[in-house]
Amino acid sequence: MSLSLPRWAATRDDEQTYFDRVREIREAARESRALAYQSAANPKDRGRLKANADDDATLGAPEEAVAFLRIDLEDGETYYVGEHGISDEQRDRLVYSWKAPAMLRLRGASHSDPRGVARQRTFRTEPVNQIRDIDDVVLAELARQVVELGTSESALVSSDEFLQDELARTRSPEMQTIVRTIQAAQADVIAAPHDTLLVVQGGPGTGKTAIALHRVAALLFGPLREVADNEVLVVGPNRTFLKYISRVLPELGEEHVIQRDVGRLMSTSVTPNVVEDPAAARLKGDARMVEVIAQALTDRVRPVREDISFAFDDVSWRVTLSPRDVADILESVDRTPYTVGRARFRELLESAIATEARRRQKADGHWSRGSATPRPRPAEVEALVERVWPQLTPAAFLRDLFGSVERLLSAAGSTLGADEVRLLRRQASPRMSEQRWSKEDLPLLDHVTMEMTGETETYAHIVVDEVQDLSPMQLLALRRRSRDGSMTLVGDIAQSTGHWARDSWADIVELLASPRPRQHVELEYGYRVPRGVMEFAARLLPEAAPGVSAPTIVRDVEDSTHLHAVPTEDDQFTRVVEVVREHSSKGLFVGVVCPDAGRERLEDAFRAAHMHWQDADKGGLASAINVVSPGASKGLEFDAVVVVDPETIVDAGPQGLRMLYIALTRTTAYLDVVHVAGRLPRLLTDADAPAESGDEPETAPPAPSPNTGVLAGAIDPQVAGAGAAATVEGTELDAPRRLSRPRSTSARGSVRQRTVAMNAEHVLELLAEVAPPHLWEEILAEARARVAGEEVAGAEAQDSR
Ligand SMILES: Nc1ncnc2c1ncn2[C@@H]1O[C@H](COP(=O)(O)OP(=O)(O)OP(=O)(O)O)[C@@H](O)[C@H]1O
Repeated sequence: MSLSLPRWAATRDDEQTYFDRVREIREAARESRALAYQSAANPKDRGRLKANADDDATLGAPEEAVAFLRIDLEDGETYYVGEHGISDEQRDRLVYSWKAPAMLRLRGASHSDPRGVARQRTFRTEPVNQIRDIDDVVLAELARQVVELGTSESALVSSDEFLQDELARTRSPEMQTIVRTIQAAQADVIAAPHDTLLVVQGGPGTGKTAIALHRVAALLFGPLREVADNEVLVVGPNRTFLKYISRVLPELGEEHVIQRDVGRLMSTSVTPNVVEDPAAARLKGDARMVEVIAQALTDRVRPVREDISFAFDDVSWRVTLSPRDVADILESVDRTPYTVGRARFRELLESAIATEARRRQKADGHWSRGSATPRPRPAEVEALVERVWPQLTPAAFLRDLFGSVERLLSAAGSTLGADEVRLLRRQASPRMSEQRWSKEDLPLLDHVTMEMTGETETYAHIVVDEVQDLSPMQLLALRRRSRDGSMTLVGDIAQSTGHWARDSWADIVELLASPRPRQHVELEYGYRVPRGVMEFAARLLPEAAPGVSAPTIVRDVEDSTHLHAVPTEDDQFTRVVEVVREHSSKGLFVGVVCPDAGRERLEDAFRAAHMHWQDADKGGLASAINVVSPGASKGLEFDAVVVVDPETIVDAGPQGLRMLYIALTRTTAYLDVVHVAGRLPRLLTDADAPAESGDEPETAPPAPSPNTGVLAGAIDPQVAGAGAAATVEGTELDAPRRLSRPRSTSARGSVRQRTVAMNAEHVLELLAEVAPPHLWEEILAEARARVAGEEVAGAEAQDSR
């Protein structure tokens, strides 16, 4: 007999009776599955059934409440929604999984778009399966409030007590799931069609990361149920972030989804060990590198200039191939993928040698049908293959390319200018293990690997978080991993920093070149950052990201923002220690965002105060105190955030204001800004700034009020150009008085001319490093004489042979 559903007017007791009965059914199912293995006919079946019963996450844990939501439709239908679906023996659904597409669609209902939903009843429960509270939202009633009382949408969200309780909980080093309090607009994003290029834009704390991860679970439950978990890829900006989000998907039942940080998309033996110059870093992320690499690979295949002969073990004659013969073979082979082309070249070469050998046998009259063709010595064939089409690892190829001006210039062709070629040059280390690599080399290696092997792992769906910062080369690495262009991209243009900081989504979407329909969603409500903190941080937006507005905040925390103006730099660190100590003594999860310049002194101050902290830049978060650089704080959140020396954060790079905006918006409750008096960024100082707890209150012109417009597509191009305009400083030589200034190499002229010009520049650079300018002329004359002497000696040696 199937279980009857409580009526619309069900009381808490009625609901509890239903909860109890459903739990009994669930636990009976669990028991019968566990017992099934004991009665299995043979040990093999028993083992399999036991493993299944142990692994069976579809029932959830025994202590889990059976449901957290009830949805009543206007037509009288009722659905219970829980973390896991539950059915009775007749397979009648008693509770639906939150992941079911139909349930997500109903959760997307609102007073303005009811979708047939009359009421949503939320249950607050306590262990085990006991209903503590019920909260009813009747959509028609909400509509009435909005129309008749003029209640705003954000006031409706703010009045959701269950949500507010969730948002007020203290945070931990691991992100939590939000299944019970998913909001209507979020539900629609989670359930959006999988076969699209979905772009989710939203300000800090709007739930982008949470939604993206819940979407993965929902897709694997619904439209992608035929797809294995490990065919879905989640990409985040760095290791710490990955660790921070790592528990969410397993908790949602998806253990095997691949989660990678963007630097480790591919498995490589290369570990970045140098920091790239900003201009070189930007260049290495440029999509033009695709052409450069393609040309450089083509350049590695070299025709021969002389006849090549091959010996055989069992005959005395040799077979000779002319340069034309070798060129003909090369012409008939595709250069990419490189290693495939190499194998094909060898095959055709062997076949050409065999043809010649047979011709020779025939000419000598030694050939008859069925006689074996002599085989050339493998070492000789290999030597030619290696000479024409060298076998290379991607790392060796890239090292050789960056290590040779000639190779670089030839590969650059008209794609890169001479100054850009200079940026790419890097001394090749004789041993691969000593080669210097930067993180910008990784996408290049990834691309080279693809060009060489033609193979890469692909995924049915890719989710990319903080996508706004990725370089074109990183985006291309993602594109080739996408099986059919289905992707979910989440990010915030106002938080776009780094070498490829941008002001619109246009180039990201263009580079990903997805054939799937594109959908763009903007999230409006901010769930993390308290109102006072966001109002303070938003003062930066008019200059940090003109046209972008702050999210609409749905929570308040009293006395959330404090400015600490201290007299000297040293006092800054003393004050940070005090503030951090106070927060951590209350059990709060604290993040200290400190510019690199102050890092050492901050750590000294912590050490002197015998305080323990975790370096979040190195891949982990501690439950108490964490120190993090502004860049690495992206995506993270803490109960209390202490921002040290904001002015230095702003001054540290072209997107300093955005960096500071990111740093200020990491808190769920308290923000403390510690700075030397008079050194607070102009935009943050305001007549009605939050209380200063320093000795020297600041006076500064009032900042513009926070921008309250909606996100505009176009943003000041000057901001866009900030990253693009980065140039290398200090590479110009001081011109020696008696030598003309080195001519800058131009993109014109033959590769030889350009190689000479560029090497001349390097010689001059070297001279500038090792000798005073008045000696240069003499040194060069001496060098020239020595080269001439060696040439003469070499020629004499040749003659005497
Ligand atoms: N519906 C919700 N219920 C409960 N908590 C939520 C909800 N939506 C978002 N949150 C919480 O708000 C916080 C911010 O979410 P999240 O980190 O996903 O935001 P974000 O948009 O990725 O932020 P940022 O751009 O700063 O990285 C998280 O603690 C998240 O759990």
